[in-house]
Amino acid sequence: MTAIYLTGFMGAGKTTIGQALSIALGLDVVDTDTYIEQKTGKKIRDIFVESGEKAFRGMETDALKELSGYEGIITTGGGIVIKEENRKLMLKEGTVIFLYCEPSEVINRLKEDRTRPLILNKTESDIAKMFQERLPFYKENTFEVNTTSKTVENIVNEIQSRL
Ligand SMILES: Nc1ncnc2c1ncn2[C@@H]1O[C@H](COP(=O)(O)OP(=O)(O)O)[C@@H](O)[C@H]1O
Ligand SMILES: O=C(O)C1=C[C@@H](OP(=O)(O)O)[C@@H](O)[C@H](O)C1
Ligand SMILES: [Mg+2]
Repeated sequence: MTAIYLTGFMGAGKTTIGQALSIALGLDVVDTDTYIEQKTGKKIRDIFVESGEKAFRGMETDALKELSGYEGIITTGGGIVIKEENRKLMLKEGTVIFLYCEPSEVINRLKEDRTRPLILNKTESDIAKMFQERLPFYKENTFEVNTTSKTVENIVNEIQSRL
């Protein structure tokens, strides 16, 4: 088999859906953020503070390359699609499922979150702008699933029926 990649904006549910899909399909799952945290021994937020976003983006590409040939589900960080190299690698290696979620719901889901450096101290309009800027990159996918106002169970069922 080839890998199943889950992409989408922060809060779209990639990590959560990946875990549930892994159980439903009986497949292994790996999250690129967790992979990077385990490899570096550092939290994502500390990597951003100590080394900056550019260094983190390099780590993401390294993670994708190291996971090449992975037989299971790979849940990605929301910014992985920024680099064309990453988008091409994912489409070449497997099935890329874009989890779409309305920015208003993303903002609501993440209003208490302090682990995502790129939305800390950002206004709702800043977050909506980042979402719109990234949308064309997310659109380079195998198929798209709208997660807005849907339960995890419904989303997993929809993915299963479309695979
Ligand atoms: N379908 C959903 N409905 C409601 N809340 C959700 C749903 N999917 C995820 N969440 C919640 O949204 C937050 C972000 O989910 P997460 O899986 O970490 O997203 P991502 O990995 O895309 O950033 C978590 O608190 C999670 O419990
Ligand atoms: O969108 C982004 O640039 C990021 C998303 C995060 O992952 P989630 O999409 O799982 O929140 C994490 O990789 C990092 O904070 C940067
Ligand atoms: Mg995640």
